[in-house]
Amino acid sequence: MHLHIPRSLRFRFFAALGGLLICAIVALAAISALVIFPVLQAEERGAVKRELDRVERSFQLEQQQLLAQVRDWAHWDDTYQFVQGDYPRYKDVNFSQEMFEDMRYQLMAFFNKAGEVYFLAGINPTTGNYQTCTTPNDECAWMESWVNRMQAAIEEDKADQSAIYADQEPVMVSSTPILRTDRSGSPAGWLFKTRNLDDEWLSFMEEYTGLPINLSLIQGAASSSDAFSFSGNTVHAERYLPIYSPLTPASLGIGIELNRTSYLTNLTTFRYVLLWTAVLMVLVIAVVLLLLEKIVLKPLRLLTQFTQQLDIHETDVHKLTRRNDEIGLLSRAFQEHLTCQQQLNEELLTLSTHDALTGLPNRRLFDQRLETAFNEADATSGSLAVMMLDIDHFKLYNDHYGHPEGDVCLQRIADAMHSLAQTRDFFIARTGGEEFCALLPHTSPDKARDIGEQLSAAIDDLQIPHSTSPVKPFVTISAGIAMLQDAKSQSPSAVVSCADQALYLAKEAGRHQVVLFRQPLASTEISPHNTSP
Ligand SMILES: Nc1nc2c(ncn2[C@@H]2O[C@H](COP(=O)(O)OP(=O)(O)OP(=O)(O)O)[C@@H](O)[C@H]2O)c(=O)[nH]1
Repeated sequence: MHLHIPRSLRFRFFAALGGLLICAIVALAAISALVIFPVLQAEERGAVKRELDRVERSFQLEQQQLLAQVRDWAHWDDTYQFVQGDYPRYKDVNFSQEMFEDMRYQLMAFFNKAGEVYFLAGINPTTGNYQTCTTPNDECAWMESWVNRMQAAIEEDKADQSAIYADQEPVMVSSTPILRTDRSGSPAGWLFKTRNLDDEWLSFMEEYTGLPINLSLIQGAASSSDAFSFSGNTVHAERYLPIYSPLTPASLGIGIELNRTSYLTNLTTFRYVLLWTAVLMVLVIAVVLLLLEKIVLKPLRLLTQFTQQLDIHETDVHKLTRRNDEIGLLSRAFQEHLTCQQQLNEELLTLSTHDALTGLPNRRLFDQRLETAFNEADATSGSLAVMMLDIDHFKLYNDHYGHPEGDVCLQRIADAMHSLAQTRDFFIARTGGEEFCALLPHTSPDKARDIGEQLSAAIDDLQIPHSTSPVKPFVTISAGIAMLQDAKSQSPSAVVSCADQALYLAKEAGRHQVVLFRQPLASTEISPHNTSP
């Protein structure tokens, strides 16, 4: 099937600007997807990472504080003497449930320099009671797993640091060798303190950081990259810290949950900007199309109508030709060309329908008028007379006076006939060399004959000398008249033929007379001129 695609300028502009709009919107969408959205997301991740950093720093600060507290106790002569058995009242003086609760310690473990348990004190996580033991058995069995890890740390020479231990729950552990206050001498043992990372600690951290925090124990080594999960208006991020675990690697996940307000606000703002940009582009293109329509396309259409000479209002032509732009120039040039063309056409028309010598209508125009008059008379059953006129003995005139003088004679006769035609309102043409034809619509035979006689008299009045004419010493004419009804075949040429026959009779009858065609020819009526010699 052949598709018809309109090629008008309006269509082309519409297609081009529409295409441009689609390209621009696609480009905007691509820029959003490939550049702006990733930037917004990276910015959001960056903000979340900064929050994770802050939480991690708080966590490290807690660890440093616990380590400082451990060192404070471990580098004290009293403690030094205690682990060597020289200060039996040490535990009574320094330990109590209140102290553990105030300092949020869960367990304090003293080891001698052989790494054996010397003294244990802590808050039982199940009962909440303060307990002291010398071995992690019986009532202090809950301490056993922690003590084992601590002894492993001493063996691995990792007992002078802060770390995270985990069993069922994660705990923060700080440990250091026990030294004299002046740090002299060799360590008398090791001191470990643990702080439970329980709900109470979490709420303390949440209050401190202003963020909701949760902890999770994960099997396997700590991942170096943070984990993010986005759902609706919230983002959950997790950072992993290593757990000291001698047998299987494990890690502690510190998770925070943040509102995506900033990201979502940016996103909404950006979407608004995108939407309004698209709307603005559509508006701009619509305005461009409107302006194009008003400034270029409509005037071009008018100009096209003007050049095709279609139905165009005069004021529109005026508007076009008064413009100061290219369309105005083109319109003025065309108008000049058109005027020139119309003049030429008129001249051509006159030349093609008029006789050059006399200026009278020629046979072509006569035939056209005859056709029109015939049809009109036929349709209205009106009357129509056709008169043929011929100069008598014009050959003799030419022969005697010469052809140029014959031309002058023809012109004078034509002028006289034309004047009368105008006065009596009928049409006359020069249809042959010295032959003329008149069309007389709505004219009765009598009136036609009357006009024929007036024409003959008008030529007589010219008194153009014709010394060789056997009729008169001046130029005369003969006329034959036929009515529409006279023609048997009822056609224009048949009427002319009847008039010609009547003219023939006028000539035959001696010339200088008007003959009215009658059926049969024998009964033709001859005008009074006939009586004159
Ligand atoms: N000067 C001049 N003569 C013309 C022109 N056209 C035709 N004629 C002459 O008109 C003459 C017509 O002659 P004919 O047809 O024999 O008729 P006639 O001599 O008028 O005789 P009848 O018509 O019988 O009275 C010819 O001699 C033509 O040369 C013209 O334009 N100028």
